[in-house]
Amino acid sequence: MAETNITWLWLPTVIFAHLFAGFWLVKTLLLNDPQALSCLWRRKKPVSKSVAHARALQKAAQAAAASAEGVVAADIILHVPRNKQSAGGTLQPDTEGIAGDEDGLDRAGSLDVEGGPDILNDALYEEGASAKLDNANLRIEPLELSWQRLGCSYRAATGTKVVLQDVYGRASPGEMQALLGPSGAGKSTLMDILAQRKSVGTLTGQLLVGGRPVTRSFIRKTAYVPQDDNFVPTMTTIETMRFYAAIILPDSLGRTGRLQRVEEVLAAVGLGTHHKTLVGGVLPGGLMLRGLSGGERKRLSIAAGILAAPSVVFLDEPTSGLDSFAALTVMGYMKRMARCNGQVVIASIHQPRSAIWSMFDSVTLLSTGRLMYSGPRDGLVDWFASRGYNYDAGLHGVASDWALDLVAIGFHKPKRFYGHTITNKEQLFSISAAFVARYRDAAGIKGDGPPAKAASSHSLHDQLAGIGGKLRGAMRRSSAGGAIAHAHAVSVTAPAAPPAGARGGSALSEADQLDPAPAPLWATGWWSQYAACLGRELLAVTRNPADVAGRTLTFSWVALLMGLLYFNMPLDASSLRGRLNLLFNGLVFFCLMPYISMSLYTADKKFYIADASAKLYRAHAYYAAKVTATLPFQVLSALIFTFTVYGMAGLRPGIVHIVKNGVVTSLLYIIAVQVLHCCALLAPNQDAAFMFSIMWSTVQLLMSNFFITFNDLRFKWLSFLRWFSALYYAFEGLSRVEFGDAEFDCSGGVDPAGVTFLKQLMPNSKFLNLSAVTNALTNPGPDCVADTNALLNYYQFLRPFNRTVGILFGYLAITHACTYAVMVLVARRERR
Ligand SMILES: Nc1ncnc2c1ncn2[C@@H]1O[C@H](COP(=O)(O)OP(=O)(O)OP(=O)(O)O)[C@@H](O)[C@H]1O
Repeated sequence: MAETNITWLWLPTVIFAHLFAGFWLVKTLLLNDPQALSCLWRRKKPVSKSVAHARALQKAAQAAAASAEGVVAADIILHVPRNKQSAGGTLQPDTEGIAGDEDGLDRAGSLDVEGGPDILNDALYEEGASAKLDNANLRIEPLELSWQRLGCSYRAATGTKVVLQDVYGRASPGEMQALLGPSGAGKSTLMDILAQRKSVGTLTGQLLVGGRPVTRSFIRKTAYVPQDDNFVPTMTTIETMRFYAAIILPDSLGRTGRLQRVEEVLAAVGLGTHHKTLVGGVLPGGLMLRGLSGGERKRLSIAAGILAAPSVVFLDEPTSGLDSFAALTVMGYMKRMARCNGQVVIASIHQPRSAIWSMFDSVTLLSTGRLMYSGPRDGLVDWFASRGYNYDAGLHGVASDWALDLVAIGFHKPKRFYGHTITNKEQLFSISAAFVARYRDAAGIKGDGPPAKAASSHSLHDQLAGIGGKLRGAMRRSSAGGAIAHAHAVSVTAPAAPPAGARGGSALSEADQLDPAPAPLWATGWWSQYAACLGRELLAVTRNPADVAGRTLTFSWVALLMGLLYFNMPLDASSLRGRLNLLFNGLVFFCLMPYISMSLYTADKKFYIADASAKLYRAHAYYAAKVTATLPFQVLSALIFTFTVYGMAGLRPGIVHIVKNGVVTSLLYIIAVQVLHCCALLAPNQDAAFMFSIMWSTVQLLMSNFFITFNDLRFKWLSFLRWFSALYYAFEGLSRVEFGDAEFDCSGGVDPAGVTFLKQLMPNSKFLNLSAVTNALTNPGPDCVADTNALLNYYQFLRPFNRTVGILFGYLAITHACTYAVMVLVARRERR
């Protein structure tokens, strides 16, 4: 064993680990607070009172300018009478009239400020030019949607649970439609079906786009803005938008075109001055990162949603979490966007304030999965009036609130306030059936199939609006009848119907064949998606202090502790037990270490499922990017640990041995990470993920051949479990590196304490107590050389090293295949 001493190896490794972790920590710190380190090199000079005052004034002026810019950019133009435009044409927000909006409700329950909703809508339309898509590279295809007999049911323990039944409706280009209903009414379910993002449950009915059955490419023309966003908290606003741009904007736009579009959209939603602000939020692991406010995040969600200029925008509770004025701003922008560009906006909404209610052109009202009304906003009150349920603006407030109360059952409703109201399911179902019959009649739908000749959007709306005997002219002006919508109106033709009751999936493939010019399923190629996902993953892992930096430090510190415990073992037979224990302990650490990142794996699952629902990118592009982004850091952490311990403890010298040791430990660590990642994907929650992982870890430990050798097993057949123990193969590999064909000096003999122990253990032994035996054990002579192959034989570690490494690579490949398959399957199952 005359090889160079390698004890020094640990020092540069530890220094490197700390510099590396420190670099990422400081980078994150500076991103969070660019001034964080300024105190290190700049001592604060005392500031005179006058200078402080001047600075405060300057700051206030800058803040005012920024907020004015934001306000204009966000087009806060609601309630702005035309005469309030400034000379320069910029709009001065006028919040008068917003307060106290419960007054002045008209019979339709809309805001009646300076002329009511019509003036408001006109103001929105005419003065909101900046919402118009002005990008030559993007074209919005106006789409006419209609849906018939939509239904959804789930198989539950108690039988089939129907959550949506016989839902009809339509939406035209330029229309903003509200999805209303009490909690659990089926709004999200309906929106998911319309957005083609529903993949669980048994789905029935059909969605027609431009009069034809929906095709797979429809999803590319839509955007779905979920209630809870799915942003990486460690990315800035601009980085987030660039990620989406790289994925959803066509390659043909080029880099400059994409960036230009990102700027456009950020300015439009009032985030033009927040490029470098972190999105923020709770990081996996619980750390809170400061960033955008709730309202700003919502606007970022909308910006990401409208980035690719979709024909249809679905908004799931867009105003939840927003203060009342921010809600008004956001909805105002959506309204103008719809009308300027002929886009369809469908938003599920809870209790809209009257100003927001008046922005909607049409409404779909659901209750316990049944359709209570679908048609122009103004027709809602009239429809229920025709059934004997009367709305009193003075008493009931906004019509939407009244309608929601009306269709909510299971609660006591004071007669004094509600008068004649719906109180039970039978009443609810009967009104729903009456409405559906009326709708089918108006739309010319016969039997279970599609309409023989579908009515045009306007005539249908007119008929529905006229149900109560009063048709509001506003519909023509404010809804799909907007000038642009008219210009883009899509003729509705008899659709080629899929078999009644077919699941969306099977109907789609048929419809796809009929699609004259199907849009590609993905906006961008594999490499663009891979590169975008890689960039996002790298930002996510390097900027989360609990990830790369935290893990590097943990590996380094545990290695230091382990190295101190086994520091500089002698290169002779007396260290054999210590070496074996050290190898095993190190491997156990690699199996357990991935547990600290469990929250990251469960967060990944959430991200992927949300992205998969939106069909943002190909699963394999994402998976490849994820592996590429995380693998180098995992290997680095494993090597930092290995080299530190290797050097400090003085394991077998020689570069080949060190490298072989590093290969085995890295492989085991990557396998363990992969298995835990797979468990996190497979398990319904983090607790279950821990349970699955612990089962795996237990098999690793018990079947490692260390605590009990396979020869000692009472039930030999159980030894097949070793095939599942990557730890066993890694232990075999390391043992062969450390002890294979090695010669350890044993001239020092067996540890005297060990001999004493043996004698006490076997007090009646004739031979142990012979002085010659004791002498032979404690003093075997200067030529004594321990043949460590005996140790390998004892553990039956007989496989050549390369074969062991091959098995570990195979194990890793299988875990990757399982993780990928589980990821895809679970995302399919756990999607909405
Ligand atoms: N996977 C599922 N399995 C069984 N039932 C489900 C499933 N998903 C949703 N539901 C049920 O479907 C019904 C409608 O749910 P949905 O989320 O569409 O209602 P919602 O109107 O959006 O409610 P909220 O306003 O509270 O979000 C609810 O009763 C819900 O419990």
